[in-house]
Amino acid sequence: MTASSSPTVPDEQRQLLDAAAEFQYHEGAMEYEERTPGELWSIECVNVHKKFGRFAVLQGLNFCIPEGTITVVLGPSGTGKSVLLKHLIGLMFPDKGDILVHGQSVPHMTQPELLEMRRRFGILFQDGALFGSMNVFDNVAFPLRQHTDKSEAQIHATVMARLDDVGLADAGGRMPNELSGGMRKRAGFARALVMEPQIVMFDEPDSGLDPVRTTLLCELIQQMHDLYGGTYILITHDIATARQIGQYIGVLWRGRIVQSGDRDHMFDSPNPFVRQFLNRQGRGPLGME
Ligand SMILES: Nc1ncnc2c1ncn2[C@@H]1O[C@H](COP(=O)(O)OP(=O)(O)OP(=O)(O)O)[C@@H](O)[C@H]1O
Repeated sequence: MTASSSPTVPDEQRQLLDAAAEFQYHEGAMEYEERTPGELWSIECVNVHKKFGRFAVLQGLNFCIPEGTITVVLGPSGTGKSVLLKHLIGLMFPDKGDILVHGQSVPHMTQPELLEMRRRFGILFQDGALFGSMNVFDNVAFPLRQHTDKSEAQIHATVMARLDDVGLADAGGRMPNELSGGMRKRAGFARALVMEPQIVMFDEPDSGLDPVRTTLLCELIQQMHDLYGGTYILITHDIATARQIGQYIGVLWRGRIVQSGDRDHMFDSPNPFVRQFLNRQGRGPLGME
C-alpha cells in the first residue's frame, strides 16, 4: 500500500510521506560512484524482495556497499535490518532480486560456495554469541580450529594478538558468564576478526550498552578498521553510532533503502524521512505506526 492510499494517516503526514517516497533514492550513492570511479562495490543488493507469509519485509531494496569503508545501515525498529543482514551472508534468500558479494550472486551459490563465501565474513552478533561452555580464548580460537590447519602454537599467537587488540589480553581464561556485556562484545569482535575477514558485519553492536561504552566500542571498531582495513557493515538504530563511525550510510525504511550516501551527504539530506530520522525530530513522515 502506498503512503497516499492509507486512510489512517493525517493529511500533513501523508504529504510528507509522499515527498519522501518520490525522493531520488540513490542520489547520494550515484554521487559517490561519480567521485570514486573504478571503486568496487563490496556488496550489491538489487531489487531484493522478501516476504514472511503475507508480510513483505524487503520490498524492492537496492543498496550498494562500498569496498573498504565503514557502512552503517540505519532504520527504525522492525524495518528489516537483521533480515537484510542475513541475506548478505546467505542465511536467508530473497523471493525476488539478487545479492552480489564481490560480484558473485549469493542466491545462486552452491552450498560449498556459500561456505567459502561466509569465510570471508566476520560477524559480531548482538550479545557476542559466545559459546557458554568455552572460555574466551577457546571461543576466539574456535574458527581457527574449525577452518584452518594451523598448529596450536600458531593459534595461540593469533588468538592472543586479537585479544590484545580488543583489550582482553588478560581475560582469555574467563568464561563468558564472568564478562560484562561490553567485554562479551569485545570477545565476539576478536572472534570475528580472527580469520582475517574481508567483510565484518556488526548486528546492533550498541545494543545493551550505555552511551559511554557504545562510544568506546565505536572507537575500537574504528581502530580495528584503520589497522586491518576491509569492509565493515554495522546495523543499528543509534544515530550517534552512525555519526561517530559511519563513512557511508544507508537508511532503511518500509522495506527499501530510502537513501544512501556518505555521512555528510546523509546528515544534510533533503529527504523528509531521512532528515526526520537522523535529526530525531518528532514531526515528519515517521509516526508511531
Ligand atoms: N524468520 C522470520 N519469520 C517471520 N518473520 C520474521 C522473520 N525474521 C524477521 N521477521 C519479521 O521481519 C520484520 C523485520 O525484522 P528485523 O529483525 O529484520 O527488524 P530490525 O530492523 O532488525 O529490528 P530491530 O531494530 O528492532 O532489531 C519483523 O517484523 C520481524 O518480526
